[in-house]
Amino acid sequence: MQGLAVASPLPPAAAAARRRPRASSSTREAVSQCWKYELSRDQYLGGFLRISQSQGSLHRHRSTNLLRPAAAAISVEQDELNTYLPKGDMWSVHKFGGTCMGTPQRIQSVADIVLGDSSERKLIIVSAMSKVTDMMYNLVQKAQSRDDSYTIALEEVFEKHMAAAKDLLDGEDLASFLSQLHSDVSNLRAMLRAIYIAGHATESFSDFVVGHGELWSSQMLSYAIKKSGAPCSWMDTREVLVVKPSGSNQVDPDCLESEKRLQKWFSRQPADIIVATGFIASTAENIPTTLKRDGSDFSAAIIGSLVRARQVTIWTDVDGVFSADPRKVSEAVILRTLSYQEAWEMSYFGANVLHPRTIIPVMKDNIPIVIKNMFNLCAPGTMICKQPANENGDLDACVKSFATIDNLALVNVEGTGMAGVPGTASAIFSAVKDVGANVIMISQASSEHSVCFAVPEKEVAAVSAALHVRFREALAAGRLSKVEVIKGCSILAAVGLRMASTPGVSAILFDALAKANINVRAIAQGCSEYNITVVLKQEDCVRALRAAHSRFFLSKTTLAVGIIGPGLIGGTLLNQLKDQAAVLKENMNIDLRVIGITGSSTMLLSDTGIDLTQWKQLLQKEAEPANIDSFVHHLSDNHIFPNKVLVDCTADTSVASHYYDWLKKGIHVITPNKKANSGPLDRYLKLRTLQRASYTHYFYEATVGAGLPIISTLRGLLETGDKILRIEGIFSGTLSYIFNNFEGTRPFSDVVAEAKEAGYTEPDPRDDLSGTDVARKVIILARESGLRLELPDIPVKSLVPETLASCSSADEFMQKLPTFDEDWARQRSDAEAADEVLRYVGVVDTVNKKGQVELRRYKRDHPFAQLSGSDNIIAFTTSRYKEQPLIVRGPGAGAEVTAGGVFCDLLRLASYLGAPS
Ligand SMILES: NC(=O)c1ccc[n+]([C@@H]2O[C@H](COP(=O)([O-])OP(=O)(O)OC[C@H]3O[C@@H](n4cnc5c(N)ncnc54)[C@H](O)[C@@H]3O)[C@@H](O)[C@H]2O)c1
Ligand SMILES: N[C@@H](CCO)C(=O)O
Ligand code: NA
Repeated sequence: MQGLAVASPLPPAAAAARRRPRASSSTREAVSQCWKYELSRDQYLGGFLRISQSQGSLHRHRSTNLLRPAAAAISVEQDELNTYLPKGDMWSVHKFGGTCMGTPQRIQSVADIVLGDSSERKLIIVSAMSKVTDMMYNLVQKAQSRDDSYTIALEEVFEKHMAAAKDLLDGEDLASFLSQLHSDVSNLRAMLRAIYIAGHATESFSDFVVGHGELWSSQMLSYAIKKSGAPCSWMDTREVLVVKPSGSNQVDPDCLESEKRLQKWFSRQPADIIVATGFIASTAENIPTTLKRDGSDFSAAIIGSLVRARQVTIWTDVDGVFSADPRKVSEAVILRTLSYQEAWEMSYFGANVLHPRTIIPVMKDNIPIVIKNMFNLCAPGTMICKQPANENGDLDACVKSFATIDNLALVNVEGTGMAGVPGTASAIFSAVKDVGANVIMISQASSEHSVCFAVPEKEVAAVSAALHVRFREALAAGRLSKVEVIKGCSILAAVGLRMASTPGVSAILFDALAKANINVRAIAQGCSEYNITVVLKQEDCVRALRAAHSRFFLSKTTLAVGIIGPGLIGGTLLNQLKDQAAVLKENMNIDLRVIGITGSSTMLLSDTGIDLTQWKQLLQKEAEPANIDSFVHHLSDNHIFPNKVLVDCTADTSVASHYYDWLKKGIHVITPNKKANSGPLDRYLKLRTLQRASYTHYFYEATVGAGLPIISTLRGLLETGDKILRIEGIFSGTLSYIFNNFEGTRPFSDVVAEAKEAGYTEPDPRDDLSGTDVARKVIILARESGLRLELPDIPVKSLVPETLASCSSADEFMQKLPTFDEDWARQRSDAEAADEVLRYVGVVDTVNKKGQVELRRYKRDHPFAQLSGSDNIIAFTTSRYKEQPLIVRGPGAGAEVTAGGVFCDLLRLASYLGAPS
């Protein structure tokens, strides 16, 4: 395949010096030997045809390239190059910042990372050890202000590097590094002395001094790599990187000259691993200079472009680029991919990405930049490339990130005299330019009656003054009505390449802001559509950021949960949520956030989620006085989470009376509390009608049979058209336990106390013994089956002795209960004599439209006599299950099973809201 000749091959010496075996084909060999892959049209065509024959089809866009007007040379695209060249023949550039090079141990880790992957050739760009650049600037500062202590400061710099080198290196390597360090430091001493005497440092003097941090760190790393036997060259980038000033303290690379010098350098010192200095460069006249701000990233990008790297990796101490500032948005996620434009937009908005300037060199060659965490190698990092894949293809994925800028002021220039008058905008902005203010966004409505723009707040006074001077006459004549300044503003920007030409994205953003009750003062969106910028009050900014971010980034099945009544069931539920939340998030994308817990005296609130590992302590330490209205407001006012649910774990009638209002507010309700469904019929019917008419859900499985599937079984039968004839069973876990365990060996009152201790009873055990709890369950099932019954319609046989019914507390009742032990012992032995057992049963008779609750005697071989523990048994006799009833049996009370039933309802809700099954 000689057809693929190259425009600027590497000198033969370089190719010969390479150690690892390369790809066998001569095409690959030829192409891989050049810094730049420019092929003539014929060469490309020849190569294309041959490669097509040998490798099968190539992507269509390659053929499109061939149709371009005959060019003298056709650049091979980066992605095509990756096909031509095996990975091992290409360069990858890695940049390690100051933090990564902060200590000798870290420098060793950098060496290990470099050595860990020998699959490609590496050019490593490093910053100075952390803090060293500042120390170096400080030296210059001290010297030029004639502060003698620069000598001590220089000594500190020396000591720091000597100590690091001694830790990291040994033998000859150490000796030669230290001798270089000595000689550099004595040169620096002389130079700083000169600066001291002159009382002034020129920029190039200063750049010369400062650049030593990179010289030393890179040399140490290069020795550390060599120590393991790997061939490694060290590059002083001042020999190759040529830059020219480009105004406002920035420089532009001179790519042609740099490329020439790089080839020359490479012909002298070929290697598969090169460690090079970041940040420093020289002018065309060989005067040392620096790349200014974010210099090492810029070095990596320029060099990446010069060697047409496969990839530039920026190693740092974060897992990647976040979707929003994680200090402000705890739900911020790491973005797997970003386009160059998105990264660009985000860095402008202060997101800690790359400086826009650093992206330019690689962007033109489509070289991907990967941000990786050196301290967490498992994290995939963020790849910045040409057009990243739409990760999940939906509208939400159009917005990649949110950023904010605070401390801004809006300037509004308004008046009827502006419309149709050319030059007004020019006059406004030239006045702004004259005071050197930076305009951050501009918005003008098409009526042309006002132009508004944002500037940093500290610059607004000068801007306003300049505008008043510039438009004095127009203001006096009324052509302009005002030059208004609105301070205390922030910008919230949504960034995403795919917002372009996707309808509906801005609607989602503005809807989120509207729901969070945030006033938008100004809006700007350029026709590139990469960025929607809104100006808002600074105090609203974090709330706006969270509201917008959650709308685009949170799982649709994120539930903000408020728990009322953290007693036995509520507390157990909180613990179950704590244990299971991560699994649900990971496996089903169900994100459950408990943002409030209220008991009867105190409540604990959080905007983003309470740490459930310590909810009990927090509820004691950080709680505020309970107030159910504020508690509910806290939930309904939260604009971070899309769905809200209140879980009532009390046995309180007054809490239950609020369900209707909560559902009306769009808050879902889940409860094991029987009071609402067994309370007044008209209220119940109103509640169920609302439930049926809205998309707000109300679940109460645990009100009957605790975690057993009783309500859902009944619903399933009814909704599929079965007819319920009779529901009969043992509905009380407490009474089941008592009669299963009251065998004549212990007094009745002891067994009741055990049931209470085991957590089966209602907060007041009289509710169980009186039969009221069973009657409530009968009512719930009867109403569910279509009967319109009230609680007093159910005849109940109470087991509470009349004289104890009026006890003022549950405790008093429990204390007095033993007085009746003898009565109970008699009833039991009477039954036993007849080979029968006592069982407390409830019946829903849908045929005769009535229900009843009573203590009955059953033969020992009857299924109801076979139960143990707190078992419930419920038999559904229906049109379909007529001969043999459908029976559900199992523990029907207790903390774990009941809380489990409530938890099931939470997941049922999540699945109604769209969670995967
Ligand atoms: N224990 C079970 O086996 C079981 C089974 C099914 C259903 N239930 C139902 O679960 C609910 C809770 O039962 P429990 O055993 O956990 O009771 P509990 O007494 O242990 O807990 C109730 C909690 O609610 C709090 N509370 C009461 N009124 C309140 C109010 N107005 N505002 C805020 N908090 C209030 C109490 O301080 C207490 O912390 C009851 O409705 C019960 O019928 C219990
Ligand atoms: N106290 C109730 C709890 C379950 O609703 C019982 O014993 O059945
Ligand atoms: Na149940």
